[in-house]
Order: sequence, then structure tokens, then C-alpha cells
Amino acid sequence: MSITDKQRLVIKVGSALIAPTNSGCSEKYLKNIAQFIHQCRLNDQQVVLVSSGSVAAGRQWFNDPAPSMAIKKAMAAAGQTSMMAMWDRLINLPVAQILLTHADLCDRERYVSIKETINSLLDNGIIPIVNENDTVTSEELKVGDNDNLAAMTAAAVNADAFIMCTDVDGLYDKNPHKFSDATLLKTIDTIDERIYQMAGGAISSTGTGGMQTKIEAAEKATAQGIDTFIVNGFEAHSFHNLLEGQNPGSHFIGYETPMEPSQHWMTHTTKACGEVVIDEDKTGFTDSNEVLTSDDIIAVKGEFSVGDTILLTTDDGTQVAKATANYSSCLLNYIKQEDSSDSSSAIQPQHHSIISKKHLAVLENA
Ligand SMILES: Nc1ncnc2c1ncn2[C@@H]1O[C@H](COP(=O)(O)OP(=O)(O)O)[C@@H](O)[C@H]1O
Ligand SMILES: N[C@@H](CCC(=O)OP(=O)(O)O)C(=O)O
Repeated sequence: MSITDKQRLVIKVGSALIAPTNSGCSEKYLKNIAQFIHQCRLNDQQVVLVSSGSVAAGRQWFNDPAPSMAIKKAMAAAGQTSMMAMWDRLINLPVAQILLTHADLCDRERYVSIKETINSLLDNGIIPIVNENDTVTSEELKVGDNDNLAAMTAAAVNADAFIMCTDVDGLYDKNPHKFSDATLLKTIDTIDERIYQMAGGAISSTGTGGMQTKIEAAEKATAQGIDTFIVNGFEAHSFHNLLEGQNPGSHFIGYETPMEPSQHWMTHTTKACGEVVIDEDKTGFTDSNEVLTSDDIIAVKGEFSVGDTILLTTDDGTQVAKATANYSSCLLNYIKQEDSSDSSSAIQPQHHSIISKKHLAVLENA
């Protein structure tokens, strides 16, 4: 399976390629990637770039060997502009900056807006350059690593191929930086526990997540039918091989029957803010016209608002589905405590569905 016949590509570039010395922004490896992007555009392919490296690029201006989270945010703010300036100069095509948080991607309205903006940029020959908005994110609001952020972006824009450029040739059966006998896996058609066990974390101080987050990202992208590659961004031949239709690293084959996009968004992008434990006898509601009402609730856990994603579970902990809440946790708790015969409340979800079925995602372990 080659990338040459793919219309829309998402390319993710890791920090080590932007800052090979751990600090500042270097064009050394970015030149090859910029040329590759340029060539893809000449071949009439559309490209979205997801670039890490703002923290590493900004580190040069801070005399701080062990930066706190607050200082890292400041590094990201300072480094983002020099990283963007570098791409702007090297790609030599119009570029646009898109900074996202997980909260943006989890909100359906903002998600659709992000999709539309990226589509408009691509339609006008502009290269969107995406990064996490590290300066404004907190633990709860961030994706935390650009591999998963890039996979969510690839799903949002319906990419045909997703390429993660990193500092090793691809996924090995064990970390090649620790084991000299590690073997490269060229093609992966199923991502299972065995694959996750091979993947370790990052060793370098610039990288986030290591292979672990790359496998998570590959799982997300392939579930939407997107062919995914991990390639060595240090090597010019990786990009020559890709342009010749070859696989220079590891290729994760996209699902033949991809998930429907809105179900994919609910499953792989949104984060559940709370949990509603429902009656075991009601789990069949997912494939029927039946609605879930407050009578079916056993417990409400966590705090959520109308429109937030919630997890539906049964008493034994089985995850049934992810869905959009039609009522807040506060109201559901209140209703649950009230005698169901007491109809004093103006809004009573006894007869109305407590969740919206529009973006409902049935979970596999149900
Ligand atoms: N099984 C494995 N195969 C390849 N690399 C691995 C594996 N397990 C852990 N790694 C580590 O993952 C690193 C790449 O991830 P990371 O440092 O986060 O890069 P990036 O900045 O490109 O996201 C490699 O340098 C390697 O140390
Ligand atoms: N958003 C951060 C990068 C986070 C990240 O995932 O880094 P990496 O593992 O190098 O892709 C930054 O711009 O520094």
C-alpha cells in the first residue's frame, strides 16, 4: 500500500527533528520534510502538518535545566513562533497556524469548526500546521502528546494516510535504543496487546510518549481506515522511499471497514466527563428505538453538563457506550433522589432520553 495514490496526508513531526540538540530550532532535518511536503503538493496531494517542538525550540531562552510546567508553557509560547517561522521559510508555500486543546476537539461545535477551517485552508493550497496549545492547557484539557493529537486531526479531516516522522526507523519488537537485537516490524495489520507490549516510552528528554502514544495514534487512525506509517525523519531516504511508493518504516494497515466518523469521534476523540450506571436489562437500548430515562439509572458518577460526553456502564463495571448527556449530573442526581411519583420538578427526564443517540458509540467490551 503506497502513499502516492493517497489524496490527503497528515504528517506528524516529533521534537527531536526540530531540536536535535534538545534546544532551539534547527533546519537540519526539517529541510527534507519540507521538500517532501512540497513534492506532495506538486503531485496534487493535500498536506496537513502536525508539528511538535515548541517547548524544545523555546528552551534556548530559558536558563532552566529542570523547568516547571509553568515555565514549559512559557517555552512553548516563545518557541512556537520560531518553529512556525522555520516551517514558513522552508516549505515556501503559504502556511497557517492551528493551536488546539483536547477540549476543542471534544466539543462537537468546535470540532466541526476546526474541520471546516482545515478544509478551507487545504482547498486554497495553504498548509495547516497544527500543534497543541500548550500555553493554555491544563492536565484535564490537554491531549498531552502530538501523536494522538495528530491521529485525531487525521480523523477529523478524513485523511487517507498518516505519517509519523520520528527518531527511529519504526516500531521494533523492543526499544532499539536499549536492545541491539531489536527487530523492525514492517507491516502491522492488527494492533493488539502484543503490539502495545512491544512499545515503550520516550527515552529522550524532548520526546513525549515514545512508541506507546504512536501505537495509540495508529489505532485511532487505522480505525477510520487511514493507512498509518512510522518513519525515520533523520533519514532523507525515508522521504524518497515514500515518494516512490515504498514503505521505509512500519506500516499499520487501515481497517477495510472503517468506523462511521461520528462514532469514531465519540470513541477515539472525546473524553468522558462522568459516568451513568444503568440497569443491566437496559443495555439493549443501543440497537433499538428504546430511550434511556431516569428510571433506568442506578448511579450517577462525576460532574457533567448538558452536551458533555458520558460513559454508560452497568453495575459490574461493563462499559456499554459513550454518549452525549441531555441532562447535567446535578439534575440527574436530584431526580434520582426524588420519589419518581413526585412530579414537582419542571424538567423531569422520566419520559425523555437522558442521552442523545446522535453520536452514540457502542463500546467493544459491551
Ligand atoms: N518498540 C519500540 N520501537 C521503537 N522505538 C521505541 C520502542 N519503544 C520505545 N521506543 C522509543 O520511542 C522513541 C520515539 O518516541 P519519542 O521520543 O516520543 O519521539 P517523537 O518526539 O518523534 O514523538 C524512540 O526514540 C525510542 O527510544
Ligand atoms: N506540544 C509539544 C510537543 C508534545 C509532543 O508530543 O512531543 P513529541 O513526542 O516530540 O511529538 C511541543 O510543541 O513542544
